Amino acid sequence: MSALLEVDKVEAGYGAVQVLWGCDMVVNKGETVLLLGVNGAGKTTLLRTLVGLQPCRGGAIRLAGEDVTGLGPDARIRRGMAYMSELGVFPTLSIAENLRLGAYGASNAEARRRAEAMYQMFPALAQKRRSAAGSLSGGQRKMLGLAKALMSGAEMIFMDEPSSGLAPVFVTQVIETLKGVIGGGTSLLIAEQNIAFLELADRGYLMDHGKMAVSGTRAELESSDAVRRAYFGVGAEG
Ligand SMILES: Nc1ncnc2c1ncn2[C@@H]1O[C@H](COP(=O)(O)OP(=O)(O)OP(=O)(O)O)[C@@H](O)[C@H]1O
Repeated sequence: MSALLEVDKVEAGYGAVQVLWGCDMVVNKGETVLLLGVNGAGKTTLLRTLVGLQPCRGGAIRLAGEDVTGLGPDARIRRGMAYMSELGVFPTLSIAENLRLGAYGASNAEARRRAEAMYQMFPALAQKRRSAAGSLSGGQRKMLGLAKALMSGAEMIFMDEPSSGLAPVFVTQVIETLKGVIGGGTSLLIAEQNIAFLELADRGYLMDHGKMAVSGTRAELESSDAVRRAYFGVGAEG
């Protein structure tokens, strides 16, 4: 497998406060990687640093072998990164309009082709394509955010807490939707507090106080004492 994203000893913070302490990470082409960590571990800060929304104070970030550490978010997006945050959907615009905005840079014909592919993948959005995004349920709104990120044709998609604010039934819906995206060639880095997302991942990292505490395959994370302690309050003895 070849590396698409390489994160090498990345440091970042806010003012005098350092949040990331030498984070290393790799996402291979077509791989789904889960970034686990409790509230405040530094997941959002890492994702924002990777897409260029937060300055990188040390270390390096490479995309497909190219050093992008000094590039702004616009240049990183042009090189194939997309960031799905909670605020990525415009509630007053229709679903079709939101999708069109996701395909910036593409011709109208190409954007229509991609939108049709999205409606096939997300039938719930197809039924409501003319409705305002604000009329969607929480789970459907996350699907629209994901579809919008996929509309960009990005190779590397960063998702910040797709489960946040959702009732458990919608979390299940988002996980099922993501299963339909995985395997299509896109690389996904999903930052989550919810360990249920581990079932989607090829590999994962556990972040703790701005450092990578554990990294490994899904099976290795599932049997990791550090993950059990962070998530279930038990160690090997528990
Ligand atoms: N704008 C900011 N200014 C100062 N400190 C911040 C800022 N944003 C985040 N932090 C601090 O950085 C640390 C990491 O926060 P971050 O949001 O990256 O963690 P997280 O793992 O994504 O948590 P959450 O799940 O709550 O989003 C926390 O201690 C937080 O208080």
